[in-house]
Amino acid sequence: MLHFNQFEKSYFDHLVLKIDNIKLPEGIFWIKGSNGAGKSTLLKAIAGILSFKGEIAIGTVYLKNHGVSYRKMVNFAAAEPLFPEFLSGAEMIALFAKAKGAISGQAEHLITGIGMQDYINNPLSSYSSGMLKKLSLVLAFLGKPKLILLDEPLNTIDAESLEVLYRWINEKHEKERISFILSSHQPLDALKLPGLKQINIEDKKLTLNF
Ligand SMILES: Nc1ncnc2c1ncn2[C@@H]1O[C@H](COP(=O)(O)OP(=O)(O)OP(=O)(O)O)[C@@H](O)[C@H]1O
Repeated sequence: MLHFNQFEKSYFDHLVLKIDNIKLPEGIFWIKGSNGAGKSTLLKAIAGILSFKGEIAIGTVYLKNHGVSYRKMVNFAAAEPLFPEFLSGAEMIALFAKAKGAISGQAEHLITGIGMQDYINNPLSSYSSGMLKKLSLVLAFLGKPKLILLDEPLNTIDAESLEVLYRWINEKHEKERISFILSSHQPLDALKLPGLKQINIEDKKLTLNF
C-alpha cells in the first residue's frame, strides 16, 4: 500500500529517519518509539507536509510527482491541531469536505457520531483541547482516503469518543479497506482494533514487527 524508497529526513544537519526500502501492506498500524524518535516527523512526511529526500508512494502514485492525487488519498490529524480561531467547527468541516470531495451527509454523520452537534457552530476560539481533537478526527475521516494518519489520537478525548474512534477505524478498514497509521504513547486496545500491527522507530530506523 505505502512504499518508501531511499527515504531520508533531516532537520538541517540532524538526520532523524532513514528508510531504505519498505513496503507497508494494507492494515491498521501502531507506530511506536520514544520521545523524539521521529513518529510525528514520519507521519507529516507521509501526509505531504514536510520535505524529505527519496520517494513515498501509494501504489503507483508518487507524492513528489503526483502531489494533488496523492494528497487526496491521505488524511492527517496532527497531535496538537491548530485551526483558525475565527472560523466555526462547521465552517472548518465544510472547507475540508469540499477539498476532500466528501459525499453529502458524511460530515453530519461524523459530527453527530462523535457528539459535536451542540457546539459545531461556535467559533473555534471557544473550543477546549478535547473539542479541537474531536474536530481534527472528523476532518481526518472526511472524503474517501486510502490512508488515514492519526498522531496521538487518544490525547484529550473522553472515553465515549474513544469508543467511537475505535468503531470508525474498524468500519472504515473493513468496509472501505482504508489503512491507518496511529502514533500513541498510551496503549491502544488490540482487542478493539483486531489485526493491529506494530511498527517501531528506533535508532533512526523503521522496524516492522509483524
Ligand atoms: N521543526 C523541527 N526543527 C528541528 N528539529 C525538529 C523539528 N521537528 C522535530 N525535530 C526533531 O526531530 C526529532 C523527531 O521529532 P518528532 O517530533 O518527529 O518525534 P516524536 O517521535 O513524534 O516525539 P514525541 O513522542 O515526543 O512526540 C527530534 O529530535 C526533534 O527534536
